[in-house]
Amino acid sequence: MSALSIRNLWKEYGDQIVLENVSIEIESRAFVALVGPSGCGKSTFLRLLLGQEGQTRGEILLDGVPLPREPGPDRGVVFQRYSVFPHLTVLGNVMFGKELQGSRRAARLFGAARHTVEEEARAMIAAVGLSGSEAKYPAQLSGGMQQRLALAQALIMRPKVLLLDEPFGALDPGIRTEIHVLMKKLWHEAPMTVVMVTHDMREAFTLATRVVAFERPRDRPEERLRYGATITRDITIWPPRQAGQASIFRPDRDGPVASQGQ
Ligand SMILES: Nc1ncnc2c1ncn2[C@@H]1O[C@H](COP(=O)(O)OP(=O)(O)OP(=O)(O)O)[C@@H](O)[C@H]1O
Repeated sequence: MSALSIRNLWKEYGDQIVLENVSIEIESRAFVALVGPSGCGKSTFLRLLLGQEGQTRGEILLDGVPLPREPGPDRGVVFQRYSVFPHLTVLGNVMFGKELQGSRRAARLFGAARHTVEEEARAMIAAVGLSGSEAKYPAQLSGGMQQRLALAQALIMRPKVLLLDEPFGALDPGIRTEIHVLMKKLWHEAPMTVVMVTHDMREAFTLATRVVAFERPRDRPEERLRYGATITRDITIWPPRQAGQASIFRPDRDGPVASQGQ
């Protein structure tokens, strides 16, 4: 399970109210796209889900349990840039989280444990289409490949929730389309809930099961500090998309791989 309950969430920075009374129930395995004007608090909301920052008021529950106010392996994250470690190879990047988990002090594994993690990492690298690049460093990869690597690095930890902050925003349109197909395949296959911030409505409607809009209902300059953004639209995609299931309405080109006969 990986259901999120966000109840009466507020976030303030000093005198500035950024998020105001946000409540939303996100069902397990949903893919939620967050859209809204620049500066309305979408990334702040994601940081609260990640546990990187604490809310001022309200609660966030994952499967009914309050989220710890620190990042943990149950939440993965991919940013637009700089999600991967530049000084580690592709293989090193994908193994790192597991190494840290297995050996907190040295961040290195040995013997059979290392072998198992390496096998798992190689499979994950293949799953995101990066086979053959295991020994390369991020600077030797294209932007699209770096984002594939960032996805592999997050997914090897088997997060219940994957948080994406404009992960494909810097990619060229052709590469973006390719990575959308990959993203949807990964979402179909991994038992996770996805929350993605995007500025691209087309991307939102291509990938998501729900498109949620954040907005400041009152946005006159003198009101900006005193009132925050909240959810103003919540659109369920039709025909419905369900993780792990092909669309019953029409062939979905981005549906589960098995349904495409591949
Ligand atoms: N650490 C911080 N300290 C003070 N104010 C902050 C902090 N982080 C964000 N803010 C403010 O919170 C507001 C929301 O910022 P946020 O980055 O969450 O918006 P956003 O919707 O993600 O914007 P964009 O779409 O441009 O990325 C902004 O006014 C920003 O200046």
